[in-house]
Amino acid sequence: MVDSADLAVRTLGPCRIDSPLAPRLGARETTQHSVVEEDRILFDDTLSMAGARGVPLEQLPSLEPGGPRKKIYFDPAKTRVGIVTCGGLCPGLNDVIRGLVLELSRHYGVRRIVGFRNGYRGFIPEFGEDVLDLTPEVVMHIDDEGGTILGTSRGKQDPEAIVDALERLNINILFVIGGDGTIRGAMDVVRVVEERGLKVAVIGIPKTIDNDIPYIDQSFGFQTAMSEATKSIHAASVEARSAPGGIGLVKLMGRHSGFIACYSTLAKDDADYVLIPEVPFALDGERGFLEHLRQRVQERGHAVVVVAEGAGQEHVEGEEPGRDASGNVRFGDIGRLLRKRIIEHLDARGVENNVRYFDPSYAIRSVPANPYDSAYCLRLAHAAVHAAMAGRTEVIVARRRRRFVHIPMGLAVSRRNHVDPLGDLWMSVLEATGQPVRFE
Ligand SMILES: Nc1ncnc2c1ncn2[C@@H]1O[C@H](COP(=O)(O)OP(=O)(O)OP(=O)(O)O)[C@@H](O)[C@H]1O
Ligand SMILES: O=P(O)(O)OC[C@H]1O[C@](O)(CO)[C@@H](O)[C@@H]1O
Ligand SMILES: [Mg+2]
Repeated sequence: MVDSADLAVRTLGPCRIDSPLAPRLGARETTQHSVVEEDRILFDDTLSMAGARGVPLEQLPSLEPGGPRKKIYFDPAKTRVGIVTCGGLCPGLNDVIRGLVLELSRHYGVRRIVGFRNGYRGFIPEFGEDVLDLTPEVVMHIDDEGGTILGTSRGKQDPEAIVDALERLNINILFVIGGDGTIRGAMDVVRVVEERGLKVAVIGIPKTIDNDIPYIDQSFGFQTAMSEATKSIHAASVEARSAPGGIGLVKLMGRHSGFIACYSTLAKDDADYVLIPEVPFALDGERGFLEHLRQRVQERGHAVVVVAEGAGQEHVEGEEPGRDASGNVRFGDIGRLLRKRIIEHLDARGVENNVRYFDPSYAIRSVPANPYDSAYCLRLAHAAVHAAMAGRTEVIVARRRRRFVHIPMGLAVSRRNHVDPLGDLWMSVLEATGQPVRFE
């Protein structure tokens, strides 16, 4: 259970400098729309969860609110900032970079901002990457494009060498935009920064199209990625309905978490099956997936199946999961296996079938952010700059239940966000598809 110690935010020191934003803050007070810096946001949001703690109100676990402070830690005139993007692509990376640069330069007056290229390897001299000077002019229109203007990479780098680069460039604030691996890498950087007695703030902006970072509302870019995925589901549905025994099969990203598969299915509401990593399924047998699909195709003439890439890995025989440069598992291809097994199963029973296989893969994450995600990215960037200028470190900025908050990095990587097989989302998917609770 998360407790107050897990939510404690680290700071580099007291804030003694008047923030250039202070005059704008006026007589702000906590409302439904904002939380003042002295206030706290309750972690538990039900009476039963809060009550089960058995402690007085002021001892309930609570989060530090994000947002501008009247006093800040860093003197903008003397502050130098670095930005890095790591891990897989996600819609909105450029929006976040742009938001950071514009907020830092226009509102705080920070003049020196550099981007490290190609993830953490951009800090390592052996790779020979230069740094990119980031000015408002450079970033102004980068949000029109998907990807990241800084480039990205996987693979662990030596935190000592990363901090050497921070020292060489006199960086006071490092923004890391990435997923769980990136945040773990950032925690290593914080450890070395501390060992050397440096005053460098390290702030994370969590990025994951898989939506697998816990304790936050949907991560930025997720909505765009899942909107893209709906296009393939729609195409699969059209194909399936246009052929006798038509079966549209769509494989979507989602290594350990099936959020993209679930939400894109709900958005189109014409899939008959969703298979996700969190819910194991039997393929064979009377109550297995293949037999259920056969019946559905015979009853309705067609079917649409959505599968997340990490689903049903126990069925992908003979393919040892590999590892990428960061140590993430590389799964066997459940989509191709399903296609083969569906055709074999229906052919063997004399059921006409026309399977159309869609694997939109990288196409859902390489697009520019939609307007909703762009606005969300900008607000996250603002929150990240406020946190950094106020000397917070080893935190990610995030929106949790509509409030912007600071979440310690340790908590953000303590577990993975999953679709709960007993939760409301999966229940909605079961209702939308009409598939059985289990294939067993
Ligand atoms: N356990 C770890 N400890 C330290 N650094 C790590 C660790 N795992 C990954 N990293 C660093 O973080 C970077 C990105 O990690 P990774 O490839 O796992 O992507 P990610 O940030 O988890 O994003 P996503 O999985 O959403 O694509 C790597 O280049 C590596 O330098
Ligand atoms: O091929 P890459 O770039 O390693 O990324 C693939 C993985 O990245 C993710 O998109 C997460 O960033 C996963 O859904 C997917 O398994
Ligand atoms: Mg990851």
